[in-house]
Amino acid sequence: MTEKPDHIPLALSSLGWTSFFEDQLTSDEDAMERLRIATVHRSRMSAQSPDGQVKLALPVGMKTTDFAVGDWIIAEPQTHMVVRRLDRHALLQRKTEGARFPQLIASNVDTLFIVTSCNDDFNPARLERYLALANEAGTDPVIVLTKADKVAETSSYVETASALQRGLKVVTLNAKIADAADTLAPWCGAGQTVALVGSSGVGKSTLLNTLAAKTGDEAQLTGGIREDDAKGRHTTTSRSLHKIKGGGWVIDTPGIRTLHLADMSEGLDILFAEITELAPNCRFRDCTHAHEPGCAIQAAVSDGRIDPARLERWRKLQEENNANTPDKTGPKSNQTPKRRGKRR
Ligand SMILES: Nc1nc2c(ncn2[C@@H]2O[C@H](COP(=O)(O)OP(=O)(O)OP(=O)(O)O)[C@@H](O)[C@H]2O)c(=O)[nH]1
Ligand SMILES: [Zn+2]
Repeated sequence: MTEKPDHIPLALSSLGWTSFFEDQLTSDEDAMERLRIATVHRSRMSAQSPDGQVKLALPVGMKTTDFAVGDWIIAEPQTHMVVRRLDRHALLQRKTEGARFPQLIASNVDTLFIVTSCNDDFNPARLERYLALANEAGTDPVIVLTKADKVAETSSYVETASALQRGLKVVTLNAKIADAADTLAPWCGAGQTVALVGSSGVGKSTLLNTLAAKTGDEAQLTGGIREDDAKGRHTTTSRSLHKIKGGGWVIDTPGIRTLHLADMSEGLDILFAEITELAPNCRFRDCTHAHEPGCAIQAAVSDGRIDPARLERWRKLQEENNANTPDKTGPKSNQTPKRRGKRR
């Protein structure tokens, strides 16, 4: 039996490879290529290797829909034929209306930048949906408020956003200037992976270009350019993995119109911790927190510890999630082992 290396080469660790992945390899697989999925299309995929991008070959029976940008795989050297996908430490996924399987947004993401702007896009109820998504995936959320240069003061936005979840980090920036990369640097170091989500037009592509320091032909088209596009094409249509200048990796995602909640119970519990942690103090175990005597949550609303608007939003999201979440008994092929709390 060959000994596994006890250190990870720098080129791999700066791509995000950690002992979490290395430990999944059998000794037979030691000679295989370790690659990270960079793009996923209907019939083809590419991956990032320490030496650059490679086109992947898929064996018969393997479908691209089983892979997410950010996944780690092992492949045959030379041919780049995929052998298998390694377990993910985090998976961002969502159910779309009518679809049988969840849509995979991105995997092995350390930090989710939830992007919104200091204008009409700013909407606490929408941000809560994204927070539930991040929490459920096991990814740390950061609220990124763009277009800070367009408003006289940002403090009211920051205050509202910060109150949405305990310990939530919130930053403000102008996505168009290089300073934005400095503001986000704490989450963008070598080996770190971030993903950008948010509505269309909030500045995700702009931020991506700033983080990756892309200009000219390399740059992602942004809304400013889209406005001239007579065909009305959507700016960002696919997702891919991009190198952050002097740091880790960023995955952009198309603008999400509506994020429906399904399979996000744990994500909601974390998001609304100040409410859910009171429930065990209610007199009745099956308290609905609506009208029962001895309800700890209603008591907290009465004495001002819980915002009634927030309780209402929690109720709505819970109902939506329950309605969209089938019984827990069915098979769940894309499930990630749940790891709560800090990973490193
Ligand atoms: N002043 C200012 N303008 C910004 C900022 N961020 C983005 N913009 C502008 O807002 C418009 C939309 O930005 P995009 O980067 O295309 O938005 P997006 O989120 O990528 O949109 P989709 O690709 O449709 O999902 C562009 O005209 C940007 O130049 C900012 O922080 N300040
Ligand atoms: Zn109660």
